[in-house]
Amino acid sequence: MIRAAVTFGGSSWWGLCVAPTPCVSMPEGEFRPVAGSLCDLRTSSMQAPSSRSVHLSEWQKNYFAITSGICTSGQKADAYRAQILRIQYAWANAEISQLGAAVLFKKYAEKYSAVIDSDNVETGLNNYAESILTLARSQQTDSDRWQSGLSINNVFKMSNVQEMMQAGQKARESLLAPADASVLIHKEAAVLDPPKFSVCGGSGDRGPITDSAHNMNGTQDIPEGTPSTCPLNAWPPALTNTSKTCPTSLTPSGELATAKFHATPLFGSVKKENNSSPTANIGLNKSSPNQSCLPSGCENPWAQKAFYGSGIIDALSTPIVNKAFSKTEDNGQREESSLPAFKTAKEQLWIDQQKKNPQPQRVSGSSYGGVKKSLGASRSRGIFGKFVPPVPKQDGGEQLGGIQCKPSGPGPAEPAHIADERLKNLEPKMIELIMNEIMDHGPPVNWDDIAGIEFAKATIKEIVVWPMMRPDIFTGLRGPPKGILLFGPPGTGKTLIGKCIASQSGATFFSISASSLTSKWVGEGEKMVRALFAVARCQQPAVIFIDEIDSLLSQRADGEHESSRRIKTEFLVQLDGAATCSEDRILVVGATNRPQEIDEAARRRLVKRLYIPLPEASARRQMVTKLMSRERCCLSEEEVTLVVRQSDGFSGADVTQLCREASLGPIRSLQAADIATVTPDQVRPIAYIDFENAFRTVRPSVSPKDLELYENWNRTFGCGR
Ligand SMILES: Nc1ncnc2c1ncn2[C@@H]1O[C@H](COP(=O)(O)OP(=O)(O)OP(=O)(O)O)[C@@H](O)[C@H]1O
Ligand SMILES: [Mg+2]
Repeated sequence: MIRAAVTFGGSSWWGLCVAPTPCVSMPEGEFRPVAGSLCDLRTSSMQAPSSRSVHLSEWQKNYFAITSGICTSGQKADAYRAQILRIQYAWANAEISQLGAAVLFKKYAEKYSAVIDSDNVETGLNNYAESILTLARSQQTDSDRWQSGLSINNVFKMSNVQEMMQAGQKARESLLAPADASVLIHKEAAVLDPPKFSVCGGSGDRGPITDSAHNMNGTQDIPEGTPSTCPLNAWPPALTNTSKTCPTSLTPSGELATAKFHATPLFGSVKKENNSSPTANIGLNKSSPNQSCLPSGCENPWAQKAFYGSGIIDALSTPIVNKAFSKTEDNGQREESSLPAFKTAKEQLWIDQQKKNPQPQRVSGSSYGGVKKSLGASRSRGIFGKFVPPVPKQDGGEQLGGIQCKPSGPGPAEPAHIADERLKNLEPKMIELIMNEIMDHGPPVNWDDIAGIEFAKATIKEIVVWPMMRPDIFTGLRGPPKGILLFGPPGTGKTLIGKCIASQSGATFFSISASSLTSKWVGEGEKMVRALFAVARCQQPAVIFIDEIDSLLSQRADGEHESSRRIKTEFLVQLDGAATCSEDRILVVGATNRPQEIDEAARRRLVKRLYIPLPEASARRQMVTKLMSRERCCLSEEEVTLVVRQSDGFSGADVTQLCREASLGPIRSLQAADIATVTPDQVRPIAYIDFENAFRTVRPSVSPKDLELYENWNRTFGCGR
């Protein structure tokens, strides 16, 4: 155990002799050291003046601080460092011999480094990079010989450098020639990226360098004014030097390999090098080649502090770098292994973890080990998993739990929590159904795809599409109606118009069959209606298209089922809400071929009631021409006119069916045996005879009696002319 604290000259320093070094207790609080101890060195190398007393109390204090459990690693390191300084001081004042100083220095340097290099969380400091830096800064203030931790050794830890070193090594091995890795590096870099700056050296087995920027000594010339960075053993560099050659390592043959380091300062001016110079760009940041990987100001503690504080050190000292570096060391290819390999606590932790659980390396865009937070990107979409917006997302729309919430009204997007509020009382299952099944995902439909019905199309454009496009113009009395009813015979294009509204208005389109509301969700129909309108409010502008709306809004009767009545009531309530709230841009479009069955209350709310009649001759011609244009057809104009005339009373769906039937004529004229072998070119074109045959099987689906009914209802309730 140590037993001595000795005062040399005017200043006192204390020494710790660790067991088993014995010390002899002296009278009056003094300790007499015995051979092998600090005291022994003291007494053997120099005669301690009797006047110099041992300050027992100080020693006790320090000794207790170090040996007691309450002393932190940092305090221990401080104590050891103070000890080292005292040894230096004593030797400088010739109070102890050089030999004694060397022995003591070695002993306390080992203790000191044992503390700061230890990976043990409790006994070491290496887990606390910040503490190390603090110590390093303290050291700097105590000694001018303080050196930045960011030396050439660290430069070689950088991933870019390592990659290129390894590339050079591989190429060197494959060529079986003693090529210089740095030369290969230069070549690679010259191909990959226009070189701006160079950091080279450290190679102990340099081959001949023919580049003009390299001299015959294997060193790279550095433009004047370029600051240099040297390894520890070359410290202190002459800071005023414009070019410095720093010894880095010994070659296998024992020659001293030298390299000049050209580092552009991260802090301060950035010096550009002539691009013609064959130098390698192995800077820290490839995207910013004007910046070097080495801060030339690393000799400056403040710059170093800024450098470490900037987080760049994390990027520099990735575990991948260290791994590659140690591999190189293992191969004995690089002499840098003789230099102390600094590892940050993160690196050490990563290495330890890799040892325990080897995992494939993942290079993160930021510092390794950090968990990249994504705002719900990795989260399961849950009930909203299948949702795909049917219309292009509008600017300002917000994603809300899988529901795309559009801004309501011309103002900015509504906050997400408001939309949340709207949906919070709804059953997720219903929202999912609405998003997946009711929201229309069909192909877009143009106005030109709808033949005829010019008045209905013009009216719809006026009251639906334009107000959706320009809500700022269609305000007040010009405000669009909230409900439209398309009525007419079956197959006249009512659903087609609904799809066209969806495509052309840019609104979210919800298409639901009223019969499915009443039959599919028995007992839950009104909840479904509520959910439908709530989701639509989140998706404004929205069009709710309700086909067969008569089955939903049929007139109330005594024998009516309770659930049907509730659905109807809920729908009327929602429709009223949409109608009264001028901010909401929700349009309900109902379609029916039984308008007479619609409840009068609902009829009133569907203010614009448009008759979609059977197609006129011109519309039928348009349909036939368009459908036949996609097929091989040899119909003359006269024959088309005949077809149009014969198809009077046909609905649009009937005309389509007629054309389908006629198109099968050429196939039917083939022999059954030929079907398997005939090529498409050998099938004859569609002729008028095929239409004649088709007329025998395709009949109009709308009877004149039904037509009269529609005409009457249109005259009574319709909005057409
Ligand atoms: N005006 C039209 N222009 C072009 N094609 C039409 C037209 N009307 C009907 N069709 C054709 O008929 C098919 C059926 O039309 P749609 O479903 O729109 O009729 P509908 O009026 O909704 O019938 P229902 O009242 O029975 O629901 C369409 O897919 C289309 O091929
Ligand atoms: Mg329809």
